Amino acid sequence: MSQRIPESELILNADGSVYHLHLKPENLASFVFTVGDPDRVPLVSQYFDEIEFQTRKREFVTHTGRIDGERVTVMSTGMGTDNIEIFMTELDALVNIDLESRTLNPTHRSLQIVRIGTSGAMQSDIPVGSLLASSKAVGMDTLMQFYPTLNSPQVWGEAIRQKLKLGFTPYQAEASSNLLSRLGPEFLKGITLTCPGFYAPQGRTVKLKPVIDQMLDRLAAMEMEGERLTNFEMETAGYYAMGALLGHQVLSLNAIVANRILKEFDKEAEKTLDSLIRAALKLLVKK
Ligand SMILES: O=P(O)(O)O[C@H]1O[C@H](CO)[C@@H](O)[C@H]1O
Ligand SMILES: O=c1cc[nH]c(=O)[nH]1
Repeated sequence: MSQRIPESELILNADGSVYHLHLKPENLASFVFTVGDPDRVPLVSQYFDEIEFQTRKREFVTHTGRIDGERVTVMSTGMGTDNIEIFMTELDALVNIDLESRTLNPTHRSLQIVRIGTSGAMQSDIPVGSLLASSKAVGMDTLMQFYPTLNSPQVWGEAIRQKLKLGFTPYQAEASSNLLSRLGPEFLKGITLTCPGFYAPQGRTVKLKPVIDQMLDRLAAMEMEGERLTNFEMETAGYYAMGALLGHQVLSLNAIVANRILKEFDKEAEKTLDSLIRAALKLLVKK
């Protein structure tokens, strides 16, 4: 039997649920859709045939139900990779740790996790209203400084470090090839830059001037082996890295609501998001 995980390291609530997500193992389906905004959870679960379980703690709202007989969960995570670290760790604990004995289960269970999020394009030919799947992601945050080294290629991280003269090396992680291969033709594929903020970390100036000059244009011009960076958001690299380390299949889907080069915002962002939700639901195939 594996070592017992102490009460201070994996915290459970008085009812036995995991600390932040407030879920017990039976509340979670093997296929999980995620959204950033708690108010978007019902926009996904409106397409469920039934909702059997609902709960909320902090920004983590959960609805579990069924579509065409398939059990499915939708959860909100809030913004940023710090939340994704909590989310992925506790989700994994629900399926791979015996919460009674506090030991690892003898067999690993892999979840399928699909992010349905918003994003800003950094290329002029990716218009607002596009649906884009992140085939890989590069993390500009520090999360992976605290976890074991990823086995996947890290060429983009090193190239961005050199291009922007950063004092750290961004990390790179990949989407689940299985989930990616099941997408319909409505999706563009791209390389997503995950940033630890919305304004200066994505090259925006409101009042404060970002330290990195011309960040958007310098990133947009990068090209390696026929690939380029396509979009900014704030979670995908954290999902992919934690998914790789914990053994779960993850895919991040983006509704492009801003085009940073053209300086446009999608006037129909809600419609675009609904198209993304409906396209993402097609990934839930009958077993
Ligand atoms: O729409 P969501 O999924 O929240 O994603 C994007 O929107 C938020 C910023 O507005 C960040 O979380 C970013 O990643
Ligand atoms: O530009 C954008 C739009 C949505 N979300 C982001 O993080 N950036």
